[in-house]
Amino acid sequence: MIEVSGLRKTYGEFAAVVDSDFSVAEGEVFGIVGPNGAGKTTTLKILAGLVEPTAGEARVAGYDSTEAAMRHHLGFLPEESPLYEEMTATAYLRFFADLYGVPRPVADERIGTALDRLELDHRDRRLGDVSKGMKRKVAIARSLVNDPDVLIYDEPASGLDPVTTNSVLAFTRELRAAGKTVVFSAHNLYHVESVCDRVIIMNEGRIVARGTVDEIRERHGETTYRVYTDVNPDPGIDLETATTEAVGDRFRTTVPTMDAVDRVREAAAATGGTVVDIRTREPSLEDVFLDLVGRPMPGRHGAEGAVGETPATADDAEDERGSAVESTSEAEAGSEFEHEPAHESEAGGSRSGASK
Ligand SMILES: Nc1ncnc2c1ncn2[C@@H]1O[C@H](COP(=O)(O)OP(=O)(O)OP(=O)(O)O)[C@@H](O)[C@H]1O
Repeated sequence: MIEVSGLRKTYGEFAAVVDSDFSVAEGEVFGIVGPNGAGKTTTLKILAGLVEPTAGEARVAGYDSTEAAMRHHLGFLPEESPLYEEMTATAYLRFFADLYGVPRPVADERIGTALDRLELDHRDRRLGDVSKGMKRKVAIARSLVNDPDVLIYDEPASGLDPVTTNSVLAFTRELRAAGKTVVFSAHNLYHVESVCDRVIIMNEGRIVARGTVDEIRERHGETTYRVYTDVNPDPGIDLETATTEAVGDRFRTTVPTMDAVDRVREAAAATGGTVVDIRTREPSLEDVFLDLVGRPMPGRHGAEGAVGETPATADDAEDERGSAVESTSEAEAGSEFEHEPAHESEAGGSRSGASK
């Protein structure tokens, strides 16, 4: 449904998008993530026919993105979407449906369906008086009045409260179920992980990783090992890039290799202690992002992070992801420590007094 090849956009000497290639299949939800200035919006605007590429091409629904006819197949949600404040949601959406020449009865049905699915109340209130979340929902409904095949959404859930964010993400899944092709950009990795079939990570105009979230994690991330000891391992022994934290009455040292696990064992022994548990931890998309981009996802501690079951902080996320994986690998590690099985609650316990 979307084919992008050799895409480049420069502003003077500055390259906002460099040699971008990707394709999006019909009915797929495709995510573009990256830090500020990565080139996400520029890419989306090229797809939407609002910015002309300097080189390369983007084909959308069989058209070159610069062809006017392409827009009949496209719904675009810009990052900022000012609405006509004096209009009600219904009047506003009818107005756009009229612009597309959609017959009124068809438009009303489409608008009603979209607003029902988006759970939008106060449809007859002036848009200037409704909440930010409701405005965003109206803007999303606007992208659907022409019943497009392809939806291009720039940060659809950015800055929304958790309930509204969940509603927007659930709606995106419904669009996929209805056979729509959706490309959206996000700062928040949870949005991407929970909805997207495939993802690209952009940095400084270039695609630095691509694939499903699992593929990206496998290709670019590294498994780490968490070694629990009953003493703080002797810092005199080389533990590579290990970090040690106090967890309840134990110490958890995170290391990158099995060799390093052995050194933690030696380090614990040198301090008169022993290893009581070892668990593996798969990398999160957040870890991969940090490695590839060199900085954490912006706003990861913000309100967006507290969506639904999403952990409130990155550290909580780490523990939750870690424990999910850890529990599967426990049996493996447990054979060595059968006499002292790990308890999730102990391992995931209080961080008070944590030291590095
Ligand atoms: N019209 C323009 N003229 C000059 N530079 C531009 C223009 N539009 C975008 N840029 C630059 O191109 C780079 C990519 O911008 P873009 O908006 O695509 O990034 P982004 O990944 O969407 O960032 P954000 O997450 O902050 O929205 C930025 O450095 C931006 O300043």
